[in-house]
Amino acid sequence: MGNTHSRSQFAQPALYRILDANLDRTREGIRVVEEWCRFGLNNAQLTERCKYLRQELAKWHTPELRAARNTPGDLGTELTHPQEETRDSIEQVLQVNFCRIEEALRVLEEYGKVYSTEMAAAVKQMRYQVYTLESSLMAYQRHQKLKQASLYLVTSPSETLFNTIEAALQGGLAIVQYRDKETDDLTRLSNARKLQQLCQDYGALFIVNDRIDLALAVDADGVHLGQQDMPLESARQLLGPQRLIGRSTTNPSELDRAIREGADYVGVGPVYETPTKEGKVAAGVEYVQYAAEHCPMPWFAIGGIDTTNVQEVLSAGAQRISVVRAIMQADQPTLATQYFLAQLNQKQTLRGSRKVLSNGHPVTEELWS
Ligand SMILES: Cc1ncc(COP(=O)(O)OP(=O)(O)O)c(N)n1
Ligand SMILES: Cc1ncsc1CCOP(=O)(O)O
Ligand SMILES: [Mg+2]
Repeated sequence: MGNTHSRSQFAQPALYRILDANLDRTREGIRVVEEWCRFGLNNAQLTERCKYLRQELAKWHTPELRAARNTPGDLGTELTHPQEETRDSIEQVLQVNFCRIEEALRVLEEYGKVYSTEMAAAVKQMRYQVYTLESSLMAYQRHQKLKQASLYLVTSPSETLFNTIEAALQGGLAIVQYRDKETDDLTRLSNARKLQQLCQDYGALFIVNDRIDLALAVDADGVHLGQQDMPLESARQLLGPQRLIGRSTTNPSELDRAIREGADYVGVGPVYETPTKEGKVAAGVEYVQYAAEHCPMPWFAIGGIDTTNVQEVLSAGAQRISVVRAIMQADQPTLATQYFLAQLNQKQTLRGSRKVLSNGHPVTEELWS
């Protein structure tokens, strides 16, 4: 390397071994992430970004460094931690590997300063590129899950909160929103943490109602904001681009604004009057029809929806619904969830053959994707 410095005979082999081991570690970690981007997400852009990073790194992995390898004499190959032997989910595999890549890049940067300042500078840039890749990947995963979700449960305070949510998750629920206007912040924080973990275990999205601080504190997937809550622009600044922001809308002009402001999804309703939002005027199925014709991103019909009227909401054009009481107060939340999902899936299957709207325009959400 160009600007190598004089080193003691003792230090040089160790330095080369550290660099060799961490170049390997980084490339292996990137490969793990790359395989998911390629085979799991089928995403050419993310796959290319991983491949580019691996190739950039390979340029620094010179024969000189490889020659220093001494695997039989490396104590580290024997050391494993029980936590390394199991992973709960793909998300965890990705998280662990991003950590590994970022750590190894930091080691390369620090020891690289002794070996080659160009190398240290290059791996520093790569570390920032990996942070960006991690954010993009997380954002992509969240948007994919959102697009695939058709049933969204908004919680209400309940003695059996966790059992009810877990039962609904077992029924196939894909999004949970923690909504609690009654308790203190300590309880909210503790509930939100438990729900976040539960959702992660089941691969579901976890959203916090109203509170950006709480969403950030528990590493939620996003936040849901009403018309009286934080403006979207400020929320985006606080949450960053990788988390989801949902907005409530009750009429076409609120919907148009939410689209312009870049909400990731919207609530459409209340479709019917509901005791869950006492005194709120119903927007009616006409507004559901309007959303079906005009909303380019995922939207959830909400408000007073239950097993008796869900068909009417679907007939008005909804492909996704959100409920509180119909699951929170169900005797069997798993069955209630499965019932709604079956109705929604049946609708999706029927819709498969109809690629244009009644006005002749293509289905808007397909244009969005
Ligand atoms: C999915 C979804 N849609 C609408 C709402 C209502 O939000 P908001 O208008 O802020 O009212 P509160 O829920 O805060 O009382 C929602 N929470 N979720
Ligand atoms: C939070 C919210 N926003 C619009 S309607 C509603 C409550 C829906 O509750 P339910 O499903 O019990 O009618
Ligand atoms: Mg609100």
